[in-house]
Amino acid sequence: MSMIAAFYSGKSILITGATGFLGKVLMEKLFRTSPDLKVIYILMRPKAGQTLQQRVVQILNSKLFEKVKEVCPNVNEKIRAIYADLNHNDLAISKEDMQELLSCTNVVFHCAATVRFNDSLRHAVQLNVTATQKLLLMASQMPKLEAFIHISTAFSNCNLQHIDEVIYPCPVEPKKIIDSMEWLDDAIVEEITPKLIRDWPNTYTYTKALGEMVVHQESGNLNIAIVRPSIVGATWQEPFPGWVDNVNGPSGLIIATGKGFLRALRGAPMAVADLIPVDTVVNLTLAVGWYTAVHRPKSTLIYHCTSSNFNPCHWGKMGFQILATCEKIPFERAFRRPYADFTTNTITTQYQNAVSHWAPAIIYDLYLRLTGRKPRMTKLMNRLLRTVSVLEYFVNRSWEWSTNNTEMLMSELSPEDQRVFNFDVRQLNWLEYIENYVLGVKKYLLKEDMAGVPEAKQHLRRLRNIHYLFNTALFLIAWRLLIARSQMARNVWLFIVSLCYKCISYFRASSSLKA
Ligand SMILES: CCCCCCCCCCCCCCCC(=O)SCCNC(=O)CCNC(=O)[C@H](O)C(C)(C)COP(=O)(O)OP(=O)(O)OC[C@H]1O[C@@H](n2cnc3c(N)ncnc32)[C@H](O)[C@@H]1OP(=O)(O)O
Ligand SMILES: NC(=O)C1=CN([C@@H]2O[C@H](COP(=O)(O)OP(=O)(O)OC[C@H]3O[C@@H](n4cnc5c(N)ncnc54)[C@H](OP(=O)(O)O)[C@@H]3O)[C@@H](O)[C@H]2O)C=CC1
Repeated sequence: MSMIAAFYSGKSILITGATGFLGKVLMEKLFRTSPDLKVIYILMRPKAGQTLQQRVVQILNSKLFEKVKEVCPNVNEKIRAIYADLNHNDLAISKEDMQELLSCTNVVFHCAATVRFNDSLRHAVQLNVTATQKLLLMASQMPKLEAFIHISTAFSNCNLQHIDEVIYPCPVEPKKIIDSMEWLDDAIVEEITPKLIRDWPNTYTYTKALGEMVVHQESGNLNIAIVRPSIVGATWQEPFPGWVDNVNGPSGLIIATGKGFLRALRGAPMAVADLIPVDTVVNLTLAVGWYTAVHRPKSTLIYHCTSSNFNPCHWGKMGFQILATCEKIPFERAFRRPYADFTTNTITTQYQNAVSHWAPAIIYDLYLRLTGRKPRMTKLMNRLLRTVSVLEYFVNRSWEWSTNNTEMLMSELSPEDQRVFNFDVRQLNWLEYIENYVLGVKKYLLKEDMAGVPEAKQHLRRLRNIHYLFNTALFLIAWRLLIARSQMARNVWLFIVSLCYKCISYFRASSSLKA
């Protein structure tokens, strides 16, 4: 019997960010392994014209929840969607809902955040810092609370190269930042942002660091732990391999590579790609929830959920396998044949951008205009290159994360829990994982049917022929122009032609002698 699964049985669990990538997988695993848990409260807001209930139904009807519905047929009765908006100072939770949450909650998983790198500092502080502070305040009023698990990121201290499982102080106190956001206007906040975030690459990682400080300062008597995942990728094993549902992190770049838009990326192929499957993050998070509640460690423990310490993979290897899979099982209607390379210097990058990204986009838009259609490729390319520029920071550096707490936790689990809540990535086969990831992107993000693979392959063959034809035509035109203008080129051309003629005559003569 799994001790962790037994722990969550009969419990009332509060999850923020349950509609997000990580939150959904967390909820799925909880229902699948502890179907007799009491209730999962999810703090959520209506979105894209959908009510809370419609959003819940959509999640439950997705492929991700197919197994859950078999194990826990009354799953919809066990989800209680509570209206909340973490952008509001009081979180916009009604009095009645608040009362219920305060009196019933046993465990809190705080996953909600803005993960956009370029969000305004004001918005990022509101969500990643102030909302965390408010939730901690709520948690301190929950008499039945056994554990509060805060999801941070392994990159919250990415301004350091070696990162330990400790909270590093921020140059400016989070409380001061929160206060200043109350009275500074947007223009000033924007102006001081680079000065505040210093050597953090973006507002996301900076505010996640501030969020950790808040947890540290406001933990009081709460049983708190922090989980720091690195780059969260598609599922490795559970509930099935390759599930992914948003374009964040590598997923969007996998699409761009497979569709032939992205041809080069400024990155170090030997830098460590610290990817971690989302189901591994969830297993560790649930184990941390159990350990924190049952063993009640004296201080706030931080757990690095990273792969490089146990089973490192490099961006070069990852890029190679992405391409190999896109060749074997291509995406439909690719713009060009998938080919992408890592470049390490600025001049090569600019050359690649001009020749491999902008030129084809401009030519294609010209073709669309000439055929009476709306041009769209340069706009798309612009957006892609902007995305690439914000992700580049993470593909050009390697970090070392110590994993003592994570290893300690692994050793504390029973053999059954090590199996059911496996977070040991030493068993992960990267090539297999990346192949499943790319297939998952194809199936669950692009919604492409595997029946379309032969047609997609045929399309790639057509693109290859167009490519050869285009290059040959380009070469002939360039050569023709050169011959017309340069005596030396004409001489070289005559020399090549006469050489070819001599070779042909020689082979003819030797074959007639043999006969
Ligand atoms: C060999 C080659 C492979 C190698 C492969 C290397 C991968 C190397 C990854 C490193 C990754 C580190 C990750 C740290 C790990 C965390 O801790 S953070 C968690 C991950 N967070 C993210 O990835 C957020 C990244 N996204 C952003 O910050 C913002 O969306 C951007 C990219 C700055 C754009 O912001 P914006 O200009 O305000 O526009 P936004 O409305 O957000 O998006 C515009 C469009 O771009 C699309 N888009 C957004 N993100 C992406 C994306 N990642 N890709 C494509 N399209 C995207 C949106 O879907 C949207 O499309 P439409 O819906 O309009 O059609
Ligand atoms: N993805 C990654 O690579 C990594 C993620 N992490 C961390 O993991 C956690 C989850 O990330 P992930 O699932 O990928 O992110 P997503 O962007 O997929 O999900 C974010 C969640 O936060 C919710 N949320 C955002 N704003 C509000 C708001 N104002 N009120 C209520 N809810 C809100 C979203 O709700 P809605 O659906 O309504 O928008 C969504 O459920 C985050 O804390 C992130 O920092 C850490 C390392 C890497």
